[in-house]
Amino acid sequence: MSRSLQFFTPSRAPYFTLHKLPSTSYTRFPVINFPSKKHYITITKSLSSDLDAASSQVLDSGNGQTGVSGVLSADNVVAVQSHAPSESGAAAGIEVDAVTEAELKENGFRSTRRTKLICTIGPATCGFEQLEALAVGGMNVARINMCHGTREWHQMVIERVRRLNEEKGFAVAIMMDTEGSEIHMGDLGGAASVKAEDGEIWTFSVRAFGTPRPERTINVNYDGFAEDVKVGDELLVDGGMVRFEVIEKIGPDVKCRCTDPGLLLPRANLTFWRDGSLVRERNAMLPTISSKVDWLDIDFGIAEGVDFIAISFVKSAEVIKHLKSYIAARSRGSDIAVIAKIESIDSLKNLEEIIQASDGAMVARGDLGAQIPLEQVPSAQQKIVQLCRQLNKPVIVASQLLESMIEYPTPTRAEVADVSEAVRQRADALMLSGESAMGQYPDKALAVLRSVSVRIEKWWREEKRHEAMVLPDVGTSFADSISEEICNSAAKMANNLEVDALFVYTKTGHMASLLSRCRPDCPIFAFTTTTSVRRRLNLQWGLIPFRLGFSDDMESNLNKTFSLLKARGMIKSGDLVIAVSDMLQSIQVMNVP
Ligand SMILES: Nc1ncnc2c1ncn2[C@@H]1O[C@H](COP(=O)(O)OP(=O)(O)OP(=O)(O)O)[C@@H](O)[C@H]1O
Ligand SMILES: CC(=O)C(=O)O
Ligand SMILES: [K+]
Ligand SMILES: [Mg+2]
Repeated sequence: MSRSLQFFTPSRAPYFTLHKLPSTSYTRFPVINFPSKKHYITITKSLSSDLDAASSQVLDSGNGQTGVSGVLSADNVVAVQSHAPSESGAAAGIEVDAVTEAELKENGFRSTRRTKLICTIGPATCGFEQLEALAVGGMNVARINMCHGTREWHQMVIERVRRLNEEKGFAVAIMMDTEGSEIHMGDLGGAASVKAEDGEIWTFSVRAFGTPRPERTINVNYDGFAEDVKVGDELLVDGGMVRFEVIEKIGPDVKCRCTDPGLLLPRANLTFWRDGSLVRERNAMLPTISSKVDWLDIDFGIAEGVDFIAISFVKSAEVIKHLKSYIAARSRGSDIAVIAKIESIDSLKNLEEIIQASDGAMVARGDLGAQIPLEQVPSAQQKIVQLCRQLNKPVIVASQLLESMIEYPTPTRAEVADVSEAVRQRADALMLSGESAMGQYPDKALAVLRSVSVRIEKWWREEKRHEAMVLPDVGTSFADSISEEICNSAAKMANNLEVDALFVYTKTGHMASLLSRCRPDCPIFAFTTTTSVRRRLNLQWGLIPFRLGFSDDMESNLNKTFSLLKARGMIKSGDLVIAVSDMLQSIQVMNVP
């Protein structure tokens, strides 16, 4: 007699353990089959006597990390759910990402990494094994940039990340980045890059050139281009990687002489300058979300259920509000967070209202540095990071953090200093662009972000013990204000009492973000009931998100959490924790029993 038990589990466990109830004796069963999404175990005849008990419980995946539980009756097949393995037989589950768990066990609470890491996925990292290597290396969020690649390609990446999460117990979130509407070149007819030499004459035009693309021609996506430029203007590719001077206009064609040679990359950003300032003309009126491409990409992101949509070249809060209501109307239930990319002059002008309207912001230093003088980028970065924290929105520092690692296996000292500064500013997340998308050393670049983050966080905790928390109130209702006061106080107590961890039970994630905002010295274990909230919390500083079914009864929640975490070796008796929750307006301080 052979029976199979069907269940869902994120792990590829080598075997499962059958606990016979009510006794504690158990028998191990090999897992014999791994179809792509559902896993099966087959219980062979020789073991069937174990099933003759009224019911048996399957627990423990055998790898000590993730597992399943469910009730097996003697003669039927029962679906069971994911849960934490536990020798003691706790019935309900908990999910945490396998990498964080390993990091916690290895380094202890205090030295787990607080800064979150985002990797842009590109040709260098889109394979399943390459994605897995990034996940193991600490990638919290995978970013796909709709400027590059086809929708089919992006869909494949999303599918692979999902499969990785499901099969290997990761919780990598997905961020889709829109193309935006600033001026950029066409795709170079499929070429990976084209060299522009000093003194060469190139034609920039709104005309779509046929294939093969005539030599030294570049298609430009902005219709008003030929009208807006003047002879004598300077044309900067990617903020100055290559420079041209406008020498002649012939109908839609603009002839330019190369004055700073370099490599032209597909869809590179273009800006033009006159008398030392950026020319904006009608281009300033371009809508942020251009109707043709971006809305289709946004529909794609909603359909795929991505966790974050990052909007390029945001100019006003209205765009964000519009997009948020569009998403709310279209994606029933699944809440997609909208990240405003700060990379234009207009976004700096309307910074506070844009950030207020968004679910987070990105300091997109690549394009920002092409729109404002480079020497103004560091102060803009600091201002955006601070404002985001004040307004309780997660903030990402992006672009060129480790640019030289696209080609070399070690970073420059200057790059390490730049990464350190972003960590010291306590940004929520750091992002890799070309380093992970098309560089030669994606894993090494991620490892540098990880080790520099951990080192600087530690140094800063020691250097600046208990940074004064002067955070303005963000609550809009009395209930919000209470939550905020609770979190501020709990974080302060956590520092003063030097507790091992803060626990927060939160359905929406809001209380977790309020704690994260305080940047306490200890890590924050955030328990939430849904997988999507858990993935979204992955972007925020210091949060270790767990998925856990919990009730309104804090006493039982705590007991359940303690036993589940103890069973996995993530906490131990005597650890001091402070717990807060959405449900109960109180702060509890206790030792793990
Ligand atoms: N899906 C992809 N396919 C091919 N190349 C990619 C892909 N994603 C990124 N790249 C390469 O990696 C480089 C850096 O990626 P990233 O997405 O950060 O670029 P970016 O164009 O600077 O960003 P943005 O357009 O948002 O300002 C790109 O210029 C491109 O060459
Ligand atoms: C990330 C991005 O869009 C930029 O730096 O321009
Ligand atoms: K983009
Ligand atoms: Mg950009």
